[in-house]
Amino acid sequence: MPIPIHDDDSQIRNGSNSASASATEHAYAFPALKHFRVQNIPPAAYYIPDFITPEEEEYLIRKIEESPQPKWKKVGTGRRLQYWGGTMSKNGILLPEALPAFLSSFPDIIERIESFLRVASSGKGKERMQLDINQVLVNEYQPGQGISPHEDGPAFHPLVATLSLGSHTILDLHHYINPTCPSPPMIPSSSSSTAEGEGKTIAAIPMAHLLLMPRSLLVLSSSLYTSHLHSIASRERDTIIRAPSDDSTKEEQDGVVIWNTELLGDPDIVDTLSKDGRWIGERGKRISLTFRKAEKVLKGGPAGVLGRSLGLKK
Ligand SMILES: O=C(O)CCC(=O)C(=O)O
Ligand SMILES: [Fe+2]
Repeated sequence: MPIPIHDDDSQIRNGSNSASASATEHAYAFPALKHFRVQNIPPAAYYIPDFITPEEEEYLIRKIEESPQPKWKKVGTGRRLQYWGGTMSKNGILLPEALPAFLSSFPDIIERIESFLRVASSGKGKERMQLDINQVLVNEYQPGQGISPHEDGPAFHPLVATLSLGSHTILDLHHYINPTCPSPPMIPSSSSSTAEGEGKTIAAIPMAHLLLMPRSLLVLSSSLYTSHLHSIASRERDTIIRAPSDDSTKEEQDGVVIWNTELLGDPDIVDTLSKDGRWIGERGKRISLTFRKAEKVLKGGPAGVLGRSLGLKK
């Protein structure tokens, strides 16, 4: 699997030294997670370019697009969603379903993500990251579509991995501010989809922007998951600038500065940015897959659901 960032410690990890490594882990070698960490933002975001091959990308797009019509749910702005692995009950419990082969066995994306997190986070005295993915949320965005600032919420383990397919986008990260303190412009968080966000105030200017290229994996964890929000602006094209404008409120008109330039592994964008001071990318159709772990799972699967609807105890 191509992970182009060279591990300058020459400590490519493949799990083979570890007694707890699974058999499949031996198939992959990953540089240490620190090489993928987005610097200067709260802990923690990791950006991994080219996590899958173009062939795998094409195959995944085809399998997702081929899904039967009822699998798709439309949301307000026209964006479409699919849930794999089951849906969440109103009280935040996963009603589990089997994951499809195109996610669990060929290509083995789920095992690759689990293996990456375990292996890349391993090291002396470090606690290995573990995700135990049990749900995959698919979002399909046409150019011009986005998602408003939100938290994914406490029903999920605060470690999620998002794979981008088909087109780039820019993910904006936001923080809450204390409305009683004088501070920069703010927006009330009525757009937040979670109860936790309600009544809090979101800084109007995003804290950071991350360019997500097709085939990349973005991992969000810790406080970036638990106490920040994320969004995607509804735009047809993105302009990235090398340096911030003098007037930060004008940033959205001029273009945005991204925080993961060094991690992109894309010499064309880096060259264009340093030569012209800006890079403009037309958005195409983008599909994102968010791999996550619902903390509470209904025992007994669909039988459990049936049991509950019949008033039986789980
Ligand atoms: O498309 C993305 O990268 C993010 C999707 C997302 O934040 C969500 O569905 O909760
Ligand atoms: Fe989200």
